[in-house]
Amino acid sequence: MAAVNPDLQSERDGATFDTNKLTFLLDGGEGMTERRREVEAEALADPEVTGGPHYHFMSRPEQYSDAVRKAVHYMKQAKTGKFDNPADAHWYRNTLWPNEMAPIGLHTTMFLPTLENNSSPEQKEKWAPLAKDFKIIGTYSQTEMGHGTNLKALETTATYEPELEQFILHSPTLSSIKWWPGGLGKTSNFAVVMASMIIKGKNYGMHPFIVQLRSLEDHTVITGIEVGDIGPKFGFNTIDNGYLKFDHVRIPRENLLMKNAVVEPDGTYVRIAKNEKAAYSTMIFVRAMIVLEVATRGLAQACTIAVRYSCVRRQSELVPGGPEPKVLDFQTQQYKLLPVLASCYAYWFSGLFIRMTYFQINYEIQQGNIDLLPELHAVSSGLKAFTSYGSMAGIEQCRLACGGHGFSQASGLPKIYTTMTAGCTYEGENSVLYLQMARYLMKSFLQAEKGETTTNSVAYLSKKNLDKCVLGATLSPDTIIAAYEHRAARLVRKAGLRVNALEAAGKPYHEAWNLTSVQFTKAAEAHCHYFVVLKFADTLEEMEDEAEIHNVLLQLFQLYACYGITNYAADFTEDGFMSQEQLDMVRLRVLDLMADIRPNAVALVDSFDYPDHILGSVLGRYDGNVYENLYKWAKDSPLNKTEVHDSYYKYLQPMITGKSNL
Ligand SMILES: CCCCCCCCCCCCCCCCCCCCCC(=O)SCCNC(=O)CCNC(=O)[C@H](O)C(C)(C)COP(=O)(O)OP(=O)(O)OC[C@H]1O[C@@H](n2cnc3c(N)ncnc32)[C@H](O)[C@@H]1OP(=O)(O)O
Ligand SMILES: Cc1cc2nc3c(=O)[nH]c(=O)nc-3n(C[C@H](O)[C@H](O)[C@H](O)COP(=O)(O)OP(=O)(O)OC[C@H]3O[C@@H](n4cnc5c(N)ncnc54)[C@H](O)[C@@H]3O)c2cc1C
Repeated sequence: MAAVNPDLQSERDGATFDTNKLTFLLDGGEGMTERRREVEAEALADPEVTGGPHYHFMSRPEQYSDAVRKAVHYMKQAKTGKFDNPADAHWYRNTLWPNEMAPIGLHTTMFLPTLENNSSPEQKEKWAPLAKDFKIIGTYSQTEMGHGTNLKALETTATYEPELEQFILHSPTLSSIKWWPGGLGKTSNFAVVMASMIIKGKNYGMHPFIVQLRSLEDHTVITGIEVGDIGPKFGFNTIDNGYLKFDHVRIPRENLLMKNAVVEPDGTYVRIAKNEKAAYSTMIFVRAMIVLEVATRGLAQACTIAVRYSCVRRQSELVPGGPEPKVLDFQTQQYKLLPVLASCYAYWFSGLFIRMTYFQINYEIQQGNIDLLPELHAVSSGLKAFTSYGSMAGIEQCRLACGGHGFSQASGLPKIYTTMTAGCTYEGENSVLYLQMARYLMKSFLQAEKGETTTNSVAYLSKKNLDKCVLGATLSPDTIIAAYEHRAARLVRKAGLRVNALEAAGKPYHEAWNLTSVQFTKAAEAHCHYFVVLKFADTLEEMEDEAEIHNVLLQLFQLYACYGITNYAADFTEDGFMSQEQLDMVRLRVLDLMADIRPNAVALVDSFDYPDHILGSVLGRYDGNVYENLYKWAKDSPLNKTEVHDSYYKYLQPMITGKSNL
């Protein structure tokens, strides 16, 4: 291994805490870190994982094809039971497809979970083993060309025919063609298809059906089905997002996944689930996972790259006539990166929280207790929107902080960005999800107005909040939380009162709601912001015996919170809650905190513990040997394979010399 760049080594030598110990905290315990590292090390030693063609030097069809090669490698190993632990499978896949979507990604994250959570016991017994053993490969086919958000308006129909005990799947219009599902175009031979179920002329709304799309013998498409790839996208090159059109395709009655609703042979519809949104359950799962696994990890990787590079990159002068400093020593560079790094830690702890909460509440739901479903839906929707947007903006900030080299694919940042930013749209567009959370906030506000107690994430709405901010220079977590509570409660209340006032003035509720929806999305964002601050503070409180780590995390917590206050200053001050003096103090504390955190910046990103292969970045290499590897990268570029490029003979030569050697 090459020697570490001394500029990076000196950063590591100067850290005030043990990065390993912080990694344990982030992973959820030392045992988890050890296991993750074992899985990653095994994958990294495997030439099938690391030895393929260079991602950036392939065309898109080649990128897809190579991803399928890797998928087969993965599936062969998974069939041996090697990845029966979901965490192992997850770490392995992250190493195999770093910041890429696997062609079988939807199979593992949505198809299989839908089969497991939406099937009757008999159906589960039939389908889940086939899917787990990759005897069938499936996707989750819900969105249509005309509708992704409004699920009530899905046009694909599944019309029941009692005589033959069959459903007939049909795409009646152009806009009803399924559009976007990952792995649908070329990879999958099955799909869970979400279609509006019609029995004896009555529409029962969206239900899940398992449908075969392609032959298991030769992958040819089943009669009546048209399926294909939707073409190149902003990113997601390795996955075949697809389209799917049905022409009166018949499937047996038993292919309706019947955990939540049963259709009897004579066409009698029996709803079993207590909540009519039971068919939406897979979306809640994915939203809850996106927070840590997509949004936060993307941001953590971008921070790792930008912070390391900022300690290797030297430019300009700090002391007149002095040596060129590391660019991270400029205060403006710290201002670009350190608040983003602090957000990353904040999102991480919320991500751990929502992942755990999802599994806890889902367990209750499986036992028939759906009391906490609205809370889970609201919090997972809100956090998905809040963190994916924050990460998207943070990754772009990291790219800008890397100057010119940040624009090169060699930085790894464009790939991280394009993969992550899709998370603002898929699994529920962010504004739409904020408005779902807003419904919950509105209900909770009305409860609080009636003097009822609100609980869980909205408990603060029925509390008596302070009228005056008591935040002082020590920035104690309690006073910070109180400030964020006040802001969120005020914005929720303001929006709620406006809906009420508009209604009182004669507007119908839906109109009053739409006229207040900008305020409500801001209230939902403020609520999420508060929640993320709260979960960060909870983590600090629950930490044991690690004074050095506690110290640096407290600084990050304070930076995250103070930076948030300065960015949304009006929300905290306009009602006289926070004084101008307090705001000025907070602004200055941001600068002090950055100076405090600066010596630990590299250690804080090292703690994310990403192997170079996953980062995929010349700028963010662990050894910091950036320039020689940038040079090597350029030499490997396909355009440099010949001294004179073909285009010269085709176009330039005739123009310059009047003749052609072709
Ligand atoms: C240690 C390591 C361990 C690791 C282990 C684990 C490793 C695992 C690794 C995993 C790695 C992950 C990687 C991810 C990669 C992802 C790739 C994915 C690619 C993307 C896939 C997709 O992109 S796939 C399509 C998603 N497409 C949507 O996302 C549609 C949005 N659109 C809607 O979702 C609805 O359209 C919308 C708006 C709700 C309105 O629905 P609607 O009109 O029916 O309902 P209304 O608005 O009228 O609301 C009426 C009442 O229903 C309530 N409600 C609504 N939804 C509810 C719900 N879900 N649950 C409960 N209640 C709900 C609501 O709160 C109201 O309640 P109330 O009345 O009390 O207020
Ligand atoms: C990379 C990627 C992968 C995907 N993978 C899958 C998949 O595997 N399976 C699948 O089924 N789908 C998939 N999708 C589709 C995805 O789930 C939808 O695109 C997403 O839910 C958004 O819906 P839409 O496209 O209809 O957006 P639209 O709803 O058309 O959004 C357009 C604009 O309208 C606004 N808007 C819409 N409704 C409202 C409202 N009620 N109130 C306020 N504003 C509103 C939105 O905020 C947005 O600004 C994928 C999409 C992408 C980009």
